[in-house]
Amino acid sequence: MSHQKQFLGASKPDAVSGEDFIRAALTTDLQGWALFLDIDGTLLDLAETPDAVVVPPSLPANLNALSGKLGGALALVTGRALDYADRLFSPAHFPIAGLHGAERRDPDGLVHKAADTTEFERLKADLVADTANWPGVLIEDKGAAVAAHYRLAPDRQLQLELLIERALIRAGPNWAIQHGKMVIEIRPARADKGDAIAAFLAQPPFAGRRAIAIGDDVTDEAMFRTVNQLGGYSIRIGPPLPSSEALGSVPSAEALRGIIAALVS
Ligand SMILES: O=P(O)(O)OC[C@H]1O[C@H](O[C@H]2O[C@H](CO)[C@@H](O)[C@H](O)[C@H]2O)[C@H](O)[C@@H](O)[C@@H]1O
Ligand SMILES: [Mg+2]
Repeated sequence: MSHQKQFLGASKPDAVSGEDFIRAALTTDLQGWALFLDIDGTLLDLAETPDAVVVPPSLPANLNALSGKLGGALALVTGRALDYADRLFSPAHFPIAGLHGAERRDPDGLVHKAADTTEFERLKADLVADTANWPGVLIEDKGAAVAAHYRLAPDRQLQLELLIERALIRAGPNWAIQHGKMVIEIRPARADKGDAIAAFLAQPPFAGRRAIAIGDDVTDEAMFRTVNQLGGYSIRIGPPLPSSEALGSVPSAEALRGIIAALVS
């Protein structure tokens, strides 16, 4: 039975299957697969603050080379603001979805942005003011989304969650709460990462391919579900997690970067 058949629709394979699957799929059937990659915790190691992330010098070129091998069917799918994420990998630029899928740049360059509002701008300013005397708490302005980070102030988690839940009521039904690693966010409710992948798969060069989605966090479960339902394969970075929809796992972002480097060397 081929690697793909062995895993597709199978119950959860063992911990190393993510690594084996990627190597099998992306060396034997490069034109049959599309690759969707989360950024923080998946391509990049987590850092103390959003701006402290380090992009290994060889990673943009390796991603670009892998995209070339895939006929361009490689996209980034991140909770970060699209423009910020795009700059991280410059001069390489990829089809990309930001704000957890709510904004997207298609392969043809068309950008779909989520609407920001004056009231949402006021809400973000109030969050900054309300947390100004909370050392370690960081409010990340992402345009039509906002993230409240407590990695440096874990004791503030509950207070931040209450503050964000109140802010969501003020923002209204077009926004939703998104939990993540040491962060709670308000993001546009219009789309999640699964919706973004479905949109990419309706367009060349992604159309007609099966999807591999790789992520590390709660937000990525939406894309794991979507690719599993479409007969693709989902991989979680970290130890196998029974509660995750991911079919396989790769132990770390560093391990994934090594797999990508080996595929293009
Ligand atoms: O969907 P992703 O690409 O994984 O983005 C998820 C969030 O990543 C960033 O926050 C996380 O990474 C930071 C840097 O390592 C870390 O300091 C923070 O604790 C993590 O939550 C980013 O700041 C968020 O906007 C993204 O939604
Ligand atoms: Mg992530």
